[in-house]
Amino acid sequence: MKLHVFNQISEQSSAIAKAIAQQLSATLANQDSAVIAVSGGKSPVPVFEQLREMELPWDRVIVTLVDERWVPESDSGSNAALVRTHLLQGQAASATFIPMFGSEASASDAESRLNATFTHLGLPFSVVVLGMGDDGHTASLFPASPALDAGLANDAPICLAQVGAVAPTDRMSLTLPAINQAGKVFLQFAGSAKKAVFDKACEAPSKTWPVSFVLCDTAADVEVFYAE
Ligand SMILES: O=C1O[C@H](COP(=O)(O)O)[C@@H](O)[C@H](O)[C@H]1O
Repeated sequence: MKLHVFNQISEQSSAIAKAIAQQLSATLANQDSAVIAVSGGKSPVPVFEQLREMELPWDRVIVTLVDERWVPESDSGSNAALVRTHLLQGQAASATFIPMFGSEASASDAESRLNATFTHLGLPFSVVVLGMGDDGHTASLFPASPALDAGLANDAPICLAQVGAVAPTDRMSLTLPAINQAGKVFLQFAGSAKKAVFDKACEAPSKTWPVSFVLCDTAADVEVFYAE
């Protein structure tokens, strides 16, 4: 795991956007297409706004999500809406987007469709971009989730519903093995509260801080971008 430290969020965002573009470019030099899975929340917005202007063959890039709240895109909590608004613009408008939310009544009902779609795309994804909550969650792998063990299991499917993990909605999440086998895993966060969680999570894998299972996996290619 490599840690990059920045004084400003603008410097952090610009460094991650460049690192993502480099990884996509390297993948596309050897493959017809590259898959990037991105997170929601507030942190990725400045990264998306820089990344979308990078010179890449975006028509060969497939964008999907690391996780999603089980809400339609008209809901302010939709990660798909965030990606459409802030990433799939400018140069990146020609990328293909695979959202997680669909017509199913629940996240659990969508598992088979999404796992079939992701299996068809094929692992490993080229890039996975993670955030981290103050509670140590990453993707939608929350400490209190009843399906946390299933999401961390070595034989987990590519994605799993996380039901009852946090109010007010169920979630869909990539699982740990799908995340950790990516060509590159980028984790971004800012501020001293999250840094304290990160420091704890680096000590040993613990379900108290699910992000620890990414940070402590020595086989995963993880780069952390932290803004003070
Ligand atoms: O709920 C979520 O939060 C995390 C962290 O978001 P941030 O804005 O504090 O970075 C995010 O990584 C995840 O995708 C999202 O669903």
